[in-house]
Amino acid sequence: MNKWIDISQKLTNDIAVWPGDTPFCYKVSWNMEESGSVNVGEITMSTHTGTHIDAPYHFDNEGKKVIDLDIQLYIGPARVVHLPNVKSIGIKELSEVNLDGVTRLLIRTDSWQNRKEFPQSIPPVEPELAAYLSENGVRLLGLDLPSVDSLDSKELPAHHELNRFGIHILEGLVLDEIEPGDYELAALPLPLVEADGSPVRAVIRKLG
Ligand SMILES: N[C@@H](CC(=O)c1ccccc1NC=O)C(=O)O
Ligand SMILES: [Zn+2]
Ligand SMILES: [Zn+2]
Repeated sequence: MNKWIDISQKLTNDIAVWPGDTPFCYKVSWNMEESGSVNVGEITMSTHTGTHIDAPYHFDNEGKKVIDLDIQLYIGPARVVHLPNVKSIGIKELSEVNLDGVTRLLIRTDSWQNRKEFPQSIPPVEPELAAYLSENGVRLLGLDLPSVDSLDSKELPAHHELNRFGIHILEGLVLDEIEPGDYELAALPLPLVEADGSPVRAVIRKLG
């Protein structure tokens, strides 16, 4: 059996976050000496830090929240494709990629090089890709980028179009070492009832 590979960003107190967003902080809020028996930690973070999923409520007040998302989509077969040096991620960029039977598509762009800092710009997903992916049966799109839209976008066209076609969004993956091919994915969100997004521990293992 192939081993599970972690494709998540490590959650350290200096992890790069969206400019202006809540910094990540883990601390022991009640230590051994104070409690007499245990260390008890506390986490402060944005729901869009590190490797995470978006719920439609992130960009639509009427949209589904994390608890409403279908957990089936976050576990199961996934295809990893490599699109290095792309300016954007559209139908053209995926034209050579075989999507037959692909429900979960993970795209490695390698364009977020310095993980210590939040990127200045990223290749955005073109909104037209949503319909194309949907026609091919894709229900989850994961990327090694902090967003599917340009970082300065306020309209978030890719987020909205992916949602319109029922495609779930997984962001901030670490795919640097991952060869293209077929894998099994597990990247479950937390059961956050009110939330617009959730951190995930994303792991894959090679199929076959
Ligand atoms: N759309 C991005 C997050 C995002 O837009 C954002 C995250 C935290 C603080 C501000 C953000 N966007 C707009 O100012 C994402 O899905 O992770
Ligand atoms: Zn997000
Ligand atoms: Zn997003």
